[in-house]
Amino acid sequence: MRVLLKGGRVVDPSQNLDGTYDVLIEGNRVVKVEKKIDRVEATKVIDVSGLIVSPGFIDLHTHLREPGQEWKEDIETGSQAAVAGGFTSVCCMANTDPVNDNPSVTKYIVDRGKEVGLCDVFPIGAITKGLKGEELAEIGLMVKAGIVAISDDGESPRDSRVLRNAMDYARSLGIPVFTHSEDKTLSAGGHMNEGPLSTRLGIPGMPPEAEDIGTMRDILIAKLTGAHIHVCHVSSKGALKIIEEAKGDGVRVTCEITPHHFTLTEDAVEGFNTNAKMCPPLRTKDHVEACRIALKKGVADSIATDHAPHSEDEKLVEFCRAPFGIIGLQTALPLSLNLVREGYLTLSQMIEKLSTNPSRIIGKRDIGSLKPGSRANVTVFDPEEEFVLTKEEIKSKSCNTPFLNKRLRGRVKITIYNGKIVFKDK
Ligand SMILES: NC(=O)N[C@@H](CC(=O)O)C(=O)O
Ligand SMILES: [Zn+2]
Ligand SMILES: [Zn+2]
Repeated sequence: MRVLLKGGRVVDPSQNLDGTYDVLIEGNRVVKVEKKIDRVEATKVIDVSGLIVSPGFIDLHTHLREPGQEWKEDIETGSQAAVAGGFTSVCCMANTDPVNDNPSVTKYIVDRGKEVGLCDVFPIGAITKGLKGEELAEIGLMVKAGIVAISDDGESPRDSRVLRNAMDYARSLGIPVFTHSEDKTLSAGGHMNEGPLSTRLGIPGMPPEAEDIGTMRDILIAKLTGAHIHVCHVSSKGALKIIEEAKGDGVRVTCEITPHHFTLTEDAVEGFNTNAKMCPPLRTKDHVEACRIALKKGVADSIATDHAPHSEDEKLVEFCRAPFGIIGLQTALPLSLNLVREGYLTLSQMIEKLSTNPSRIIGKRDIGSLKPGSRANVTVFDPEEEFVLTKEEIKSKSCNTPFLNKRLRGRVKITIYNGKIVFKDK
């Protein structure tokens, strides 16, 4: 089967491409990208004129909840949400039940991801057993079983020595350490950003400094060990400043920002909206602006969703009893396009953050690009089409998002994974 995508605007930062091109796919590989490829070369021609053609998006931060919390999400529904959002690869966090801290859980996730077959499911292994921060997980064996990084996401090892040992291992194994950088002793008991709003609402706060301190410590340990640290869901001005400085000093640090942190302020919490509760929390305008500028300047390498499904029942409780987290796979593209419309990013830079850079961060060379020979993972989208994010639209098992029933602009039309159409908008 030879599929020809005809007449789209191909934007591929990995080869500095932005213009009208045809893309020919054979089997699971891209064969060529040229100004004009004859229809006779293909067995199937798809007219994509007026649409953007991009390398498939790669989410560095997804919670798929399987094994163990399948009422929130499972690998199949999470994969469906991913491809509906234009993601052809997701890296899934280890805070499942049981925790992905040993090769048998890793193997289960890898096998189940392949069985579903809609997108790459790349597991992230835990740093410590049970995410307890005490004993190191079976990192070497998990690497053999297919993890692409280690992280105790949700938690952050309190013991710096433990983190140091993990970073030593990660460095020798050639994988990055994804940190949820937070001084949990400072943010303890908090449920939203700390400030005048948290005081008025009577909700205990989490100061941005908890994130700043965590980021500083984690980066210093990365510097000490020479490990590659990838700081997850950065939300504070201070943390971004620390990351920028560390990059200048040559520390191997990359980071991600979530669409919600560059879009929303803590005001979304008003009315005790538990669908605006996540960790780190939504912050004030100056922090949101700092996130946007960091993406623009390249201090922030990637946009990741931190897709964190929780059921309606779990979120339908008093604010302080609700779990942290919101879904994000199907809102990432329209929210990222807002940064393009507002002049923070070019389309090419946006795709760099959603595909090119993530592929480099996890060291996967055959994705994140439409160069001939790359895997045929392609996202085709209409940057202008508007839609309302109704429950029917949402492929995830959970609907915990502050964007529910909101109008969004920018829609995925076709997602191709390994040369096969895995999502097509009606
Ligand atoms: N982001 C969240 O608010 N929640 C995540 C954990 C995490 O990413 O820290 C979850 O697993 O629900
Ligand atoms: Zn986290
Ligand atoms: Zn997370």
